[in-house]
Amino acid sequence: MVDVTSLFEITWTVIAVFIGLVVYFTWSIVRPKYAGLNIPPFPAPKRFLTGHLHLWIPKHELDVVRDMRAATGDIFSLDFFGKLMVVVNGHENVKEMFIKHWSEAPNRPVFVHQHILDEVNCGVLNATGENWKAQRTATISILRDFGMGKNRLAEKIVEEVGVFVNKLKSFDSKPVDFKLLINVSRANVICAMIIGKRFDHDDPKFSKLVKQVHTAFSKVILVAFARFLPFDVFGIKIWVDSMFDFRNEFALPYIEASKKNSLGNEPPDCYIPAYRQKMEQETQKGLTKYLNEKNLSASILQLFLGGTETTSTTIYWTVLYLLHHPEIQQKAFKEIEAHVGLDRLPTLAEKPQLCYLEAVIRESQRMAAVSAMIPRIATKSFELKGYTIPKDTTILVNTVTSLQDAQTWGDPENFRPERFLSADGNLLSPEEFIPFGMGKRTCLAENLGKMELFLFLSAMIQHFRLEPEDAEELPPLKGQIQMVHVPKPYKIKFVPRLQQ
Ligand code: HEM
Repeated sequence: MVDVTSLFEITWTVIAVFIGLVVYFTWSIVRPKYAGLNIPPFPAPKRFLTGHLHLWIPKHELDVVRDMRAATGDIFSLDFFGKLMVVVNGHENVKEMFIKHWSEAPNRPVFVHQHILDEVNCGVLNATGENWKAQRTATISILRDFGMGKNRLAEKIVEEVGVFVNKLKSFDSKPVDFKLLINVSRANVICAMIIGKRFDHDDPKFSKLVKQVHTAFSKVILVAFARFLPFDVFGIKIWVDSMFDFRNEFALPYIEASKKNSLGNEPPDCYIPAYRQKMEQETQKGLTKYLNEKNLSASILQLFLGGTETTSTTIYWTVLYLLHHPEIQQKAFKEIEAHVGLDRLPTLAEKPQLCYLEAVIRESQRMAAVSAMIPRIATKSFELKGYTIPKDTTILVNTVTSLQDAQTWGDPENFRPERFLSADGNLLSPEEFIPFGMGKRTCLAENLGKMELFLFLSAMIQHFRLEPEDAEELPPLKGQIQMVHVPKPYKIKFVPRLQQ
């Protein structure tokens, strides 16, 4: 006969051992590894397991960081499930992170989607060490050959701007949200650069691709958690699939197609053959193992992502500021009218004369802080302003504090383009103005980004009065942090100036 008492005891022993193991493994994962080190202070006590998660979730992230800085100081720590994150504020500290401590924290953290795509240490944005150097050198040299910041690429952009302006005209002054439209136009500029062709705005496959990439940007953080949940609660699995689609239906086919064309001695006219040419040259010289198809495919997606969303979000912000400041819009228009006229699109040749417009763009970049928080991961322990930053710490460098601290800007909350102009009307570039980052890992396409902002915005202001949907209730200037800092979606009327 079975001894009921011992069966009962065995069952409870097994359950107790199981619970003990679960607790042990959970604790070994979430146990703070920084105990006893002189890390920067916490802004508030942390909770068991979740640490400071409760402080982060309910509010606007930039407000949370601002309040924590006020309470704790420029450099503070946060704990998320035992993992340490350090937030660095204030321009001197930002500079120290990007310049002095460059070698201790040169890389961005690895996001889960890189594992899903099998793209850890792949492509110029995510690569590390020698691989990153090879990808960055190759990409900058290719962009330079295409005339980034010069006429060759500029002509393609002006062509795209023309299509964009006609699309805006077709809305007939009705209120529209133009975010997808500007994304498609911007994506076309990147396509011209990567594959040497543009797509029609009405091409359903291309619009879907751009929409997917845009959604990817807004959901990338959620991906980390939600892909493990049953069902597709946040639409994440669709997103993950769409990233695979991008690679399988866009990047890889164009790489394959490019292989059918002999590289010859002619200078290539777009990124894929240019990269392949460099690959071959380097292989022949036995120089590097880093230029390969895996890195090329990853870089294509990253240039598409990095190149589309940052620029179009900056344009979206600038238009929003101009809605709030019609007098500034009018002044920029008058400058364009005087130097370009109204019967042709502005070109790069006029950029040096349109200083006020340039100051408007800079002021928008300053206030919008599109790349608000730049992440890094410490590859070794180091000291920052007397604090220990342990190896593997995630560091958030808060560039908003460079762009908006009152000590530098006086009245940072006011939209005042004049702050970027000297008394004799020349453009100013204060050291703290770092919308493209700072140091060795700064934006590699800064010139292209600036060129696009100028060409798109000058054409929009030249052709249209930008008017709110409801003059009594302007869209809010408060943004939200996704992969970049974005305004809430809004609608606007593009009223053609030439009809007046
Ligand atoms: C207004 C437009 C743009 C802004 C504000 C912007 C901003 C930035 C910032 C802040 C960084 C990160 C710097 C860091 O981590 O320290 C970055 C990196 C990068 N950007 Fe841009 N960017 C813009 C346009 C573009 C365009 C048009 C492209 C591509 C065609 C591009 C491609 C990249 C790439 C590939 C990196 C990674 C560089 C590396 O890791 O070495 N960006 N950008």
